Amino acid sequence: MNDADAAGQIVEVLAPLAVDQTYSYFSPPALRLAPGEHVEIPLGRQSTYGVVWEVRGSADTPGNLKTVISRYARPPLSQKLRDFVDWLARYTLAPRGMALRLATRSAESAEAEPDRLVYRATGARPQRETPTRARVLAAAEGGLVFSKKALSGAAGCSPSVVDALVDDGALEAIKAPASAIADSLTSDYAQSTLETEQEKAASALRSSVALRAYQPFLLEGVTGSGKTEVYFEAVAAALEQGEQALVMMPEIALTSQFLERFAQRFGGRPAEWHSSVADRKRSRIWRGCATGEVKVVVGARSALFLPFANLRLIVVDEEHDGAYKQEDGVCYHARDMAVVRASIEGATLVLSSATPSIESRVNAELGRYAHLRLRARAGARLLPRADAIDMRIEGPGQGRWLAPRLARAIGETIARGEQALLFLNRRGYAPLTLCRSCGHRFRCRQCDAWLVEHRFRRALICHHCGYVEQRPNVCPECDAEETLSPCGPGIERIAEEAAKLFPNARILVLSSDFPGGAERLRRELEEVAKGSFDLIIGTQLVAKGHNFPYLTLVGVVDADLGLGSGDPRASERTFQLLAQVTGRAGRGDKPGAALIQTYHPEHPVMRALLCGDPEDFYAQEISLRERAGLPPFGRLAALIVSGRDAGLAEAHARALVRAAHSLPPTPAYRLAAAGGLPEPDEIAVLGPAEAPIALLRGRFRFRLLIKAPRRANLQGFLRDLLEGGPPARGGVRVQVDVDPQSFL
Ligand SMILES: Nc1ncnc2c1ncn2[C@@H]1O[C@H](COP(=O)(O)OP(=O)(O)OP(=O)(O)O)[C@@H](O)[C@H]1O
Ligand SMILES: [Zn+2]
Repeated sequence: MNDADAAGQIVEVLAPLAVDQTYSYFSPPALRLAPGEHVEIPLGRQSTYGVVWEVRGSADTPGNLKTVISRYARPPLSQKLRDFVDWLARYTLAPRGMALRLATRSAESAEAEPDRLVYRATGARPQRETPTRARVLAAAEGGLVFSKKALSGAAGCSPSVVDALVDDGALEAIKAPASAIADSLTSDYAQSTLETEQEKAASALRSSVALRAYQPFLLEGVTGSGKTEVYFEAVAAALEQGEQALVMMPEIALTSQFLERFAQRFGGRPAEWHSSVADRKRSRIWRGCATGEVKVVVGARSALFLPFANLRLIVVDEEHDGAYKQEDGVCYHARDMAVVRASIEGATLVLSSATPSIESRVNAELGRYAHLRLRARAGARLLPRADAIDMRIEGPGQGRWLAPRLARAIGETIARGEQALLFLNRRGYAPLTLCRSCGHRFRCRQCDAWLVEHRFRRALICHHCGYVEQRPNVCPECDAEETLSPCGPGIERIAEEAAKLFPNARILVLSSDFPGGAERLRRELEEVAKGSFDLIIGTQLVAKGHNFPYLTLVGVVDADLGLGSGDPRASERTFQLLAQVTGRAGRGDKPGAALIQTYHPEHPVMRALLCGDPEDFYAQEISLRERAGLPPFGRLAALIVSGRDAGLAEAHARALVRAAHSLPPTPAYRLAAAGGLPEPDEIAVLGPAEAPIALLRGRFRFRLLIKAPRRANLQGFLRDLLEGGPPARGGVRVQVDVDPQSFL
C-alpha cells in the first residue's frame, strides 16, 4: 500500500436541502469516495444525506473538518447529471441543493435489492419424517420453485421447518432471478408502414440518434398526422443501439392509451414515471435508469432528472403544453430544461406538437431546430371542418348556453350513432354565486377569487387554494331566502342543459375534480374510446392527445374564455387549446366537424381555427412578440413578493427596485434608468404592481417584471439583486420565476 492509498480525502458534498454551497468533509482512507457517490454526513446536530460533488485532494487527518459517516450502495450520479443540476440551479436561481433534490428524491432506498431465495424439492427423503415435514414436501412437489412463505403457508407450519428440510437435504435453496422492473422491448416488434412525409421525418430522426450527438428537432404535424408513429421510430433507433430514451408527456396519469400503443409497437410497456407511481417502484426505476436496465421511460416533467446511464433521445410530446412549467419550489420549464439535458447528454431532442409554442416555432424558423413537418392526417383522413357560431346573432336564450345550431348538430350526431364532445374549460356548476336581493357575492377569504359552485359536491370551492364551504340556502349578508343565484356556466351546468335536451343520450361528464382520481379518469377515457357514451362534456383534460375513433363532432361552448386574461400568451394558448380539442374529431373512419361558439368570430385565433391554416396567426403573433421584445426575442423574469402583511410586502418590493438601481455598474449588464425607456441592450425593471391575484392563500402579492434583451446576463443581474438587495423581513418571501408562463 502506498501513501496515497493510506491517506483520506477532502470531499465537497452537496446536500439536497435549501442550500447553494457544498460543504467540505474529511473522508477516511477506507471509503475512497468518487464524485457522484451518495454519502451520509453530519450536518449541524444531525446526520443527513448528500452527494459527493467533488474530490478536492487527499489529507491524512480530518483537521477541523467533520468526517463522512458512510457511503450508500447506490449508483453514483454521473458527471453529466451533476452538470445538469448545476446548470438548472444557475439558470433558475434556485439553491443548488434544491436542484439536486429533483434528481435524488427517489434515490433514497435505491440500493441493490438483496438476493431473494426460493426453494425446490431435491427428491431426497429427509432423514427425519414428520407429518408437518411431509406436508411441506407435498406442497413443493412437481419440481417448481416456491418462496419460503408459500411453502410454510401451504403446510400450515412455521418457516423454520423449511430451513430444517434444507439442512436435511430434502429441499434446496436457490437464488431467485431479480424480478424485472421493466418489460423487455423489441425495436422491430411491430413496425407500421409509414407514409411519405412520415418516413422522411422518421429517417431524419433515426440518423440523428445514430450520430450520438445533440441535435434538436421540432416535429410539427397537424392533429392525427402520426407524430407519435414518427417518434416511435426514433425510440426504436435508440433501442437498436441498446441505449435509452425518455418520452415526456404533460398529463402522464391519463396516458393508458399511449402505453397500450407503445406495447403494441415494442412488445412491452415502458417504465412509467409520475407522482402516482408508488415510492418503492420509483426507487427501482431510478436505479434501473442508472444501471441501464430500464430502456424507455415515459414520464411527467420530473422524469427529466432521472440518472440515465446512456440517454440517446428525449421526446417532449405536446411541447407547447403549460403543464411543463413547474411553478413552485424550483421554477423551471421542463421543455426548455429538456433541451439543456439533451445537449449535455449529446442526445437527440424531439419537440412534438400540432400547435408548437411561439418560442419553438421561432427557433425552428431561425434554424436553431431542424423543422420536420407533417401537413396532413394519416390514412387520407381530413381535418375537421370548423364553423363559428356567432353568439351575438344566433346565441341561445336567457339562462341557456348551447346555441340552437349546436344543439341540433349534437342531436343529429347522436342519432347517427356517433359521438359528440362539448368542451368548456371551467370546472364546477357556476363560476360565481350572487344574491339577487342584496348583490352579495361569495368570495374566498384567503384568495382574490370568487367561489365556484360545485353541485355534484354541494359546495362552494376556491379553485386557487381548495377552500370549501357549504352552499347556504339563506344569504349570509341580507338573510333573504332562496335568492342565491348562479352566474355563468361550468361543465356541470352544461351537463344539466344537455340532459334536458337529450334525455336518452348516454352522457359522461369528465372532470379532474370528481372522486376516484386519475384511475377513474383512465377508465372513463377508455370507455369513451370504446364508444360507450354518446355525449362527452369535459374540461381541458379531454383536449389532450386522445384518440376517440367514434367522435365526429366537437362543440366549443365558450371559445373566448381564455382571451381576456391580459396574459401575453392568451391568444397563443387559446389557439393551442382549441386546435387540440377540435382535433379530437374525425380521427376514425368518418369525417369530423367542429362548432365554435364565440362573440368574436373575426378574432385572429378564431380565423386561424376556421380556415385550418395557422400560418398567418403564427406570423402575426411572432411579429407582435418581436416588436414588444417578448420571448423568444427578449427574456423575462418575475419576482413575486408576498407576505401576510400587504404593507410590508409592497415596501419590500419597492426596496428591491431601489436596490436594483443602486447596484454598482458592471460590464456584465446595463440597467435602464428608472422610469425611462430602455435602450436595446438594457435590462428594465418594471413594477412593482399588485398581482392580478393580489391575495393568494392568505398572502398579499406584488410582482416585479424584469425584461431583458436576449443576450443580456439576466441571471447575473438577478443574483446581484438578490444578494445585494435588502433582506426580506416580517415573513415576506421573494419567489424568482425565470421565463414566467403565468402572470397572475
Ligand atoms: N403510417 C401509419 N399507418 C397506419 N396508421 C397510422 C399511421 N400513421 C398514423 N396512423 C394512425 O393515425 C392515428 C393518429 O396518429 P398519431 O396518434 O400518431 O398522430 P399524432 O400526430 O400523434 O396525433 P395528435 O397530435 O392529435 O395526438 C393513430 O390512430 C395512428 O395509429
Ligand atoms: Zn382561496
